[in-house]
Amino acid sequence: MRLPEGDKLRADVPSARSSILVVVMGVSAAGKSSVAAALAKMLAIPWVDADDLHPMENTAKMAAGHPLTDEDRGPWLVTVGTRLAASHDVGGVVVACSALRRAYRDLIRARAPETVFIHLTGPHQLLAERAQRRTGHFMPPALLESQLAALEPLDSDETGTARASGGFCASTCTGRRKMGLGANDRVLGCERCIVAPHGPLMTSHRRRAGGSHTSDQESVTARERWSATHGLN
Ligand SMILES: Nc1ncnc2c1ncn2[C@@H]1O[C@H](COP(=O)(O)OP(=O)(O)OP(=O)(O)O)[C@@H](O)[C@H]1O
Ligand SMILES: O=C(O)[C@H](O)[C@@H](O)[C@H](O)[C@H](O)CO
Repeated sequence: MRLPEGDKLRADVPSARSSILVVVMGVSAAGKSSVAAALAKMLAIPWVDADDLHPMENTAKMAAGHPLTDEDRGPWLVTVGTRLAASHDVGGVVVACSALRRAYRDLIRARAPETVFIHLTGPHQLLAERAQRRTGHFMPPALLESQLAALEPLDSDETGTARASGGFCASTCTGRRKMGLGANDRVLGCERCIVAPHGPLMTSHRRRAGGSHTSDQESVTARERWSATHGLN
């Protein structure tokens, strides 16, 4: 593997300070962009889709059905780390970035050591269905397999946590309607479950007043959210 060396990059890292640097990671269609946008809104900081930071060659390669290699991803990961580091003194940023392997996250941390990683996980079938269902995205659904093969979950010494990407919505959940789903369609978390102010990213297994919505998704409470910025469990 010929990735840029973390130690060399670490020398450029500015001195430590309190800030909110988050990477929402996971395979294709895990919901990274959706959750990153929601989290950024909650934290009142910007969010960036690392897909927008890929060089054109990388995007073209994926669009043509070829998985990226370590060599393809190396410079891009440095860009991601640099983008995070640039937000270090201005309140922080949430970045949606696959960050599939430990070595990739090391590269990001080399630039932005305080980065907290939130790994969105989900059953294979759910991810495949989401990838199939979405339209207008450059990523061929078939590449999901290569993403899962490359994936290395967070090690215990990495600052971050894993969260299930969506829980089962109640049949009364209004977010389901937006997605064109009927009351009998079982869906493992709609977008609203993630983004709603009282959704599972904010409250634990909570039924909203009036019972309009509920989810079994794992949750991040407001307090957890803050602890997330100072070292997650
Ligand atoms: N909890 C969810 N329930 C149902 N659909 C979801 C959920 N989260 C995201 N989606 C849908 O799944 C698809 C993938 O979501 P999103 O684009 O956020 O994933 P991603 O991890 O950023 O994907 P990629 O990295 O491939 O761009 C989108 O069509 C999105 O609307
Ligand atoms: O590391 C990678 O292989 C890429 O970042 C991919 O994850 C895609 O860009 C993304 O998933 C878009 O669908």
